[in-house]
Amino acid sequence: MLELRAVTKRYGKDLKAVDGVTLSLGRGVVGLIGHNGAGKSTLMAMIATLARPSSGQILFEGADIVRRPEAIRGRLGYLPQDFGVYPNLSALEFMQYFAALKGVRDGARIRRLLELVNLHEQAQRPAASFSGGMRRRLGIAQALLNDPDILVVDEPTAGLDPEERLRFRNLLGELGLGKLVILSTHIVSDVESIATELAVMRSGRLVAHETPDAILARARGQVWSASVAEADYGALRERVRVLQAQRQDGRMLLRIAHPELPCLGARAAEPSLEEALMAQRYALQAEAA
Ligand SMILES: Nc1ncnc2c1ncn2[C@@H]1O[C@H](COP(=O)(O)OP(=O)(O)OP(=O)(O)O)[C@@H](O)[C@H]1O
Repeated sequence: MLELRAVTKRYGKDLKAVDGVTLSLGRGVVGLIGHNGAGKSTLMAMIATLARPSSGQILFEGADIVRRPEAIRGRLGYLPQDFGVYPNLSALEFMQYFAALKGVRDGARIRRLLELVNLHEQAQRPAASFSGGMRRRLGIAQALLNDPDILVVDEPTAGLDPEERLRFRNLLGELGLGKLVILSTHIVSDVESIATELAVMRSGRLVAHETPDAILARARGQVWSASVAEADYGALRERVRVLQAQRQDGRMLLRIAHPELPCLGARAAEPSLEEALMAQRYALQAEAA
């Protein structure tokens, strides 16, 4: 459905915000993962035709959207990171405004979307009085007005409380059925349960594109749990990568990434996706060193 070929975006002479990304995506929820500054927003803005690649091609169902942005615009829903609401409009008026801009005349669709994001009971309230999570949900409803085939959502869970986060995650998981949803985050657990694929970016480059299961499978046997005496912890930390450390009753409870048994008494542990990604990164670093 969407194909990126060697897509690069330069800012100035020295910075490649996105560096030669080649990626082919079908339907499902793609978690675009990377630290702040990895290039996620820039990549998404190019897919949404709001930034032009410096080089490379982006094809949507075979059409070159850099040359012909209209080939994707009508089929796209986009929720940018800095999505804002208009202070004087209620949620309903906000939706009506965007529906008019997008040429959507179906009033019942607005009601259905407000129900989908669970804002129908607050439809008359000024959107400016909404919590962060409610605003994001309104943002999703707005992005869905044209029934898009591809939905691009930039850091949707930033600043949300745990309950809002969960609700938002479930909503995006449901939307992923039948569409391509690209969802960026630096919090792996936000996409762990809903992503059908993960695309991992680092310093503008795509460093992995795999299913969560494949990443987890590779990390098995590389992640360990261990309980060590506090006095031994310092020396161990010099030798192995500690993913997590917790002090308990004079001992240290550890999660460790290491290619082999890291210390006596350590036990192979079932990695979380975040641990698996960290283990993968350390293994790549060790290979490169
Ligand atoms: N308009 C711009 N002009 C110059 N540099 C930019 C511009 N937009 C982004 N950058 C730089 O490009 C790099 C990638 O930024 P980008 O926002 O795409 O990363 P990100 O992974 O989305 O990070 P975040 O999660 O913080 O948004 C960063 O070094 C950023 O400072």
